Amino acid sequence: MDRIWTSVKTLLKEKIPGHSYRMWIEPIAFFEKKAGAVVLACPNQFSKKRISDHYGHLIEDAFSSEAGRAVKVRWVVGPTPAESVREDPKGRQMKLPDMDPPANCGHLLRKDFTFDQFVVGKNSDFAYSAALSLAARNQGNQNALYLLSKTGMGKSHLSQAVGHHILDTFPRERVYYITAEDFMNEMTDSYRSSNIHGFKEKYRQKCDVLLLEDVHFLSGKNGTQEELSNTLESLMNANKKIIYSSCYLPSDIPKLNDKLKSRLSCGLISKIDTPDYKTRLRILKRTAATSKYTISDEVCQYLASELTEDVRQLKSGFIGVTAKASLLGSEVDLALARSVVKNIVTSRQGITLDSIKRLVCKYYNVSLTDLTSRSRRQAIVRPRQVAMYLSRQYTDHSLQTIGKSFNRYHATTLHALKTVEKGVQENGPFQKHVEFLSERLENGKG
Ligand SMILES: Nc1ncnc2c1ncn2[C@@H]1O[C@H](COP(=O)(O)OP(=O)(O)OP(=O)(O)O)[C@@H](O)[C@H]1O
Repeated sequence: MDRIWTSVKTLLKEKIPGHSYRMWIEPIAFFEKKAGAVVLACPNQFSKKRISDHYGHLIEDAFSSEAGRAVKVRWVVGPTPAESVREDPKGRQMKLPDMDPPANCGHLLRKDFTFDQFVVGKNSDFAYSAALSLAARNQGNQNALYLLSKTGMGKSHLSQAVGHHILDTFPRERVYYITAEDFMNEMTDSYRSSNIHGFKEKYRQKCDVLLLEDVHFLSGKNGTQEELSNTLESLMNANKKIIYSSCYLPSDIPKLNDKLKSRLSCGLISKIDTPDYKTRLRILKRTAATSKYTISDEVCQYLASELTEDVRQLKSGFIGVTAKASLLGSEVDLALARSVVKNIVTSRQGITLDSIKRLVCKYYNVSLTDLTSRSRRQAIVRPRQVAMYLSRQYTDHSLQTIGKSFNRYHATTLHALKTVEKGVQENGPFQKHVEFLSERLENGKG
């Protein structure tokens, strides 16, 4: 059953944004199978409620699809996967002292996200060396590092590796690992509970190493940007270590204030590129060696040549083939690998008019009603045009259908497409917005 759970998690990873996956799904453990239902364990009451409310149906569907029959899922609070999180010898976790862990406190580091588990290739050697050098506190080294890559390429892995390394070498250091979204939520909660003072003190004075993920999430979140800029300034003045990760350069993140842009740009920017075939093959072989699963060279070579998008996809392929073989009680052969690869590749093609509209509304901070209204306000017209443009790029719908779904005539749709196309060619902010949104769509991130 553990293997089915592993492949259910692989499916969920494709459907849920990375930070939400890490926050909510990763800590869940398979508990038992009882009275025909699968029982899953969550770390605490809060996460149990949150996960069952928000992800319960999705998880049941994924189980049912893996098992080939309807599966009911029940939830308990209980032991979570010990191997997936770092266990400190003294029982210390990556939380700052004197704080009751709130619902959205820092994450635990993943045990396997260490330097020695990271396969270095030409695509990542600079980022790897920069991360290692920062962790090892080499003289003259920068205190801040900005890890840049598209999704699933190892930013979290490297930034957590820094956390592990520092805790191993300097066990008294206070290492805090958090996503930008959690930072914002925690800040909002602190305002609500009149504890903003405690929040500021926690990040500005009680943190030695800040690992901050997915900073592009703060696009358009003005209040949080202001608070984060001040936090970063305090940390930098105190010579603390900071690692950011993002899919975009600071200068390419839309609606980011200049102050924060400049703080983020102070970090040494290290890009991780797509690994080449040889590196992909080495990653697969390392994964196989660690999981003690043997797959033939032929299957490894096939996966490495087909799953070229990113490392997460590559690893999903590996987990997929081993899980399917174990479910069917068969060998991992090429035919089985082909069926798994086909599923992985097609699951990325679920972009619809609705998902485009939702994404655009979220990033331009407009409502769905506004987007499809008759409003001619520039603040609405621009997102509407971008949404129409993306709909044309990413779906097979005709201009008429796209126009109709925005309550517009075919001619207006055509005009919108031309306007955006022109903006994109002119390399202005339009282009940045379109690129930003396109990447999120392609990576299945809402
Ligand atoms: N060079 C590598 N060697 C071994 N494993 C890797 C490497 N790069 C990435 N991985 C693995 O790929 C998976 C995805 O990596 P990770 O979560 O770090 O990506 P990410 O860039 O942070 O993605 P996102 O932007 O979606 O958060 C992880 O299982 C990680 O261990």
